[in-house]
Amino acid sequence: MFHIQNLKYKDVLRIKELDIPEGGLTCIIGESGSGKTTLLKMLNHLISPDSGDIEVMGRSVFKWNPVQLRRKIAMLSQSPVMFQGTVRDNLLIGLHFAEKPAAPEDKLAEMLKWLNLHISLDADSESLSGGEKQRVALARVLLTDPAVLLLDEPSSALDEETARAILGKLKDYGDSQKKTIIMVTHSSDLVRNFSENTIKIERGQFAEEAEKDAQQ
Ligand SMILES: Nc1ncnc2c1ncn2[C@@H]1O[C@H](COP(=O)(O)OP(=O)(O)OP(=O)(O)O)[C@@H](O)[C@H]1O
Repeated sequence: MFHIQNLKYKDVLRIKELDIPEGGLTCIIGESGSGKTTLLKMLNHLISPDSGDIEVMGRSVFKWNPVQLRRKIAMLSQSPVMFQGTVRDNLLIGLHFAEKPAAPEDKLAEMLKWLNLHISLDADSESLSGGEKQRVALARVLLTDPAVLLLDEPSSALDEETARAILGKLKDYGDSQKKTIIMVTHSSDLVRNFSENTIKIERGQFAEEAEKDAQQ
């Protein structure tokens, strides 16, 4: 699905070759500041490589129309963005930006329940806890039905049990709907339980390449 070659971005990332397969759950791990978020942002061209390339579904990120690319490959950032208004407003605005029809009330309510959110669609987004905001932002992305989900620490504000429950559901959804999920996480518990492909980043390098370089 993604083929990275000779990628360089400032002093932050340097990857000779890396493939991320279609389908399943890929986890990106590594120390704080190692370049995980930067790599994630490059996959839908929110950040442009200084040199090298990333092929997405066989086509260079430079050749994709950025809007089309980001509709196919949606990113949920580390700190969830909440818009002023109700939970309903926050869910519908994603569909509006994606130029998709508004979802009916029962679909919105079902999505909240699926994410273990026991809140009203009428609740003020400002009144939500951090973990609730994180899941509303996740629901907003899921409703737009992208082919690839880029999730930057999607469970950082959740307790371990809730994180495991949500990740289990996300993985089932990804498998049944043939989605590709790529997630940055610091949770070894989630990696152990759910990751099918784990990429370790070490000081801006793919860990296997960093090791080879160190041996030379
Ligand atoms: N535009 C930029 N210009 C220069 N340096 C940058 C830029 N963006 C990020 N960095 C630096 O690159 C490094 C990697 O940042 P990044 O956010 O990708 O790390 P991370 O692995 O996701 O960290 P964390 O786990 O703490 O979220 C950091 O040292 C950061 O300060």
